[in-house]
Amino acid sequence: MITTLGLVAHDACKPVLLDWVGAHRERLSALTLFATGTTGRRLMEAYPALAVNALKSGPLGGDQQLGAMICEGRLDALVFFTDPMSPQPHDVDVKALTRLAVLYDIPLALNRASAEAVIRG
Ligand SMILES: O=C(CO)COP(=O)(O)O
Repeated sequence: MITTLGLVAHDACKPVLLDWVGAHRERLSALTLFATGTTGRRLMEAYPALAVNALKSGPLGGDQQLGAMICEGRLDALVFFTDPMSPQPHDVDVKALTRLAVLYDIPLALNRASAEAVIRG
C-alpha cells in the first residue's frame, strides 16, 4: 500500500507533472508527499491546499535525499518525470535515484502513462 510518494520532474516536464497532480489531487491529498525543491515549490504554488514536503532542489542534493528515503524504507513509490531530450548536470544523481528505486523494488513512474498506472494501482 502506498502512503508516502515522491514527486520529481525535470524542468521541461514540470508542466506535465503539475497537470497530473491536478488531475489526481484528491487522491494525492491522502498521501504524504515529498518533492525535490523546485518541483515542490511549483506544486505548492499551483495547489496551496496540497501538503508537499519540499526537499533540496534536485541538482543540490534533493535527488539524493529521496534516494536515502528509499534506502531507509521511508518512500513507498516515486513519480519522476525525467526529460529524455536534455542532458542534466546532475545526471549521476538522477541515475542513482532511479537505481535505488529499482533496487528496493518500489513503484517507479518515469512518465505520465506509468504514473497513471501507479495511482490507479
Ligand atoms: O532535477 C531534478 C531531479 O533530478 C528536479 O529538481 P527540482 O525539483 O529542484 O527542479
